[in-house]
Amino acid sequence: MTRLERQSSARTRILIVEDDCGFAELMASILEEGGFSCCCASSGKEALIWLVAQSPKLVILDYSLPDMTGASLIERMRELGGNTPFIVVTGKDDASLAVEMMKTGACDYLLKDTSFLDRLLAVVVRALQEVETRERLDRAKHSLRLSEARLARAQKIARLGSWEWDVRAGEIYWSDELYRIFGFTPGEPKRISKEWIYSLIHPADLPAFKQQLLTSVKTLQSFNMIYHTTSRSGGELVVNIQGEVERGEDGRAWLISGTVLDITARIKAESEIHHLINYDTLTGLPNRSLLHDRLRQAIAQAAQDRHMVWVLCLDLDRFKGVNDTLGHRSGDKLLQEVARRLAACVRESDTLARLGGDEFVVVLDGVVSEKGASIVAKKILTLIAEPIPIDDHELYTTASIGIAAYPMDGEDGHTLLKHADLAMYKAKELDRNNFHFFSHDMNIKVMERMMLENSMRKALERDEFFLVYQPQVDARSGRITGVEALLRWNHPDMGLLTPDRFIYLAEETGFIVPLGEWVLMTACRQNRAWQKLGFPPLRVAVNLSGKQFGQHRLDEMISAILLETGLEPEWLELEITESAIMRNADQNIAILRSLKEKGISLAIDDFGTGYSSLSYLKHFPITRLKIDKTFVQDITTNPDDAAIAEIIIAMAQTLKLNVIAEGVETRAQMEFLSTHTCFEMQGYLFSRPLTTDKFVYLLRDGISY
Ligand SMILES: Nc1nc2c(ncn2[C@@H]2O[C@@H]3COP(=O)(O)O[C@H]4[C@@H](O)[C@H](n5cnc6c(=O)[nH]c(N)nc65)O[C@@H]4COP(=O)(O)O[C@H]3[C@H]2O)c(=O)[nH]1
Repeated sequence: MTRLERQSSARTRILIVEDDCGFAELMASILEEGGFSCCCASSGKEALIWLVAQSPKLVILDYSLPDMTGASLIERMRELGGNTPFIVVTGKDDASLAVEMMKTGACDYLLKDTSFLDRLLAVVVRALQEVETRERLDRAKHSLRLSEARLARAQKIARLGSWEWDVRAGEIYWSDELYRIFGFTPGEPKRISKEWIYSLIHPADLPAFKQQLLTSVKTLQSFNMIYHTTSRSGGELVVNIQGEVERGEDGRAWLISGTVLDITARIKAESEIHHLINYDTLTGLPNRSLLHDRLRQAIAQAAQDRHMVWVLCLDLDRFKGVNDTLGHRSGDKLLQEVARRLAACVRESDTLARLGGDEFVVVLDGVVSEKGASIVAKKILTLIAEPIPIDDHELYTTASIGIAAYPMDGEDGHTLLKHADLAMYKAKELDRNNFHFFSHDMNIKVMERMMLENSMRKALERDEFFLVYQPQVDARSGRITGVEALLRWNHPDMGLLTPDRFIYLAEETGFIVPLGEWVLMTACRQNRAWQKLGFPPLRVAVNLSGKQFGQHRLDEMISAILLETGLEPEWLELEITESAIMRNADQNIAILRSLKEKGISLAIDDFGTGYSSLSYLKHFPITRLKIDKTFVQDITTNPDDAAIAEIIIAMAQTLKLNVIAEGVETRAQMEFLSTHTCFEMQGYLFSRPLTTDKFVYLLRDGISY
């Protein structure tokens, strides 16, 4: 048979499978006139080749082929994985064959009778229309299935189920994910009843749940509630149920539908976070932050009801000794036992908190007199003094308690705690294992000092110190040449403290040594961190107290810090006051030389305030003089200050030292200093001391003044 191929790519291609070549041509010409493109195959085998090569839209096949029947060709077509629609043509008028062919999926069945050629085009057009409709439907079904699968996946990930309740028919539908949330297999049970749902709701939440459904049905209002429920395995679930009500034509609720979101994990995480923020991990008691909240509430309530709030601050006597001799684990066990005993002494409505270390606070609610507070304090002292078995030891400990009351001793939580703390130091001073009430005639200055001294030691462990950084600037260009690290203390009860409030105390008690070491380490590490961020290297100036000078092996400590932080010595400057240097001048020269040899630069702070002798200064390996801010302050108005500043600048030039002025607040001061060739400056005009995160913006954006 000659192969006919009349096709155009834009037309719908039809494959004619017919062993009678002339008849095939006739069919093809009719269809081509109707706008189709045709190809013909004279055998089943040839038809299969065409099918693979041309992917026709429709096959018209003669049932009787030389090499196979129409039925086997259809079977082979299916085996090839194709789903091409087909019309069967036959010369036999056989009804059962027609039925059989339609069952195999034929679009139509045509008898080669006299009207065959007249009907052919219409039959083909109709078949193709049906095919197109079917394909469109298949595509729609497919995309629906896809989006359903996507939704189911999203619901599964989000642990979101959906539900519908046909109010009138009493039928309830659950999505598969909703079954899974409650631990059931989708569809089991098949019929969902209200009673069955009620059995899943926690009994405490059930009345509210029922009430909510009733209200929604009555008022047609949507709802959004959180309930505690039980899963199939008996585990507790927290779910967020939302519902929308649809009204029927009679205006009454007919369908309520909504979602159920499993928020168990979220609620658990929230409660863990809340616990971590508000509770002490060792004893499980409220911490300082929650204590302040509770105190605020207690005071507000007391103000309203005109009653008193008693604050008891308790500190164990010689607790440090336990930690040092028996170790921290025993110390921890002791604290846990003390917490248990304290809890036994107070009521549910009272607040018992641990502030850290061995400090506890009790807030008594509803105690009307000093006598009542004394009774509680005595009870606490007695119970704590009982032996505490820890591991193989019996520990004996006592406590000191200070008591302050609202409103007499303070009107806010901070003041009350501070005063109770002062009273506690008084108790310790008089005799340990004692309690003492705060009184205004207590020597507050002395007590405050004691309290500061004590809390300072704990502050380092509790991370209450931090550094702020103030830039040093070349006033000609605005370039940042260095930065001074300045210490701050975030005191839990007294707020933010600047060094003038506590450095003297640190120096007097020797605490300046560990504190100064921490400052050096932190400043060097920070400076290196800025370098690592890619900023040009800067000199960091760190204040060194006179006491640190006397410290054994100061230079070794500094070298170790530089090594650990990776900061090159040239980027560290030590600021030492004039008086500190002069105090032990000969010995200090040796220390300073050794530091200078390492490459560290040295600046004399507050220059001009002491009595530096020029002849002496020559011997000090100094890099920079810092003009004290007290001269800068009135430099433009006070001729004496102006003269001193000028002399310092001249002196620095003679000694070939750099000079920097601190406390520059105005442009006039800046201009005066620049005119007298002191270009390096530090002060509020350029920037206040900034925390690390703010200072980095200054490094990035530069300084404007
Ligand atoms: N009125 C005014 N003040 C300005 C201006 N610019 C800066 N200041 C303040 O002047 C002080 C400069 O530091 P200092 O003379 O080394 O004086 C420091 C220093 O001697 C000492 N200090 C600070 N940090 C440390 C430290 O880590 N260790 C030791 N030993 N002493 C420190 O405490 C002193 C006070 O420090 P701060 O209170 O931070 O006060 C800083 C700074 O905040 C300005 O334009 N106007």
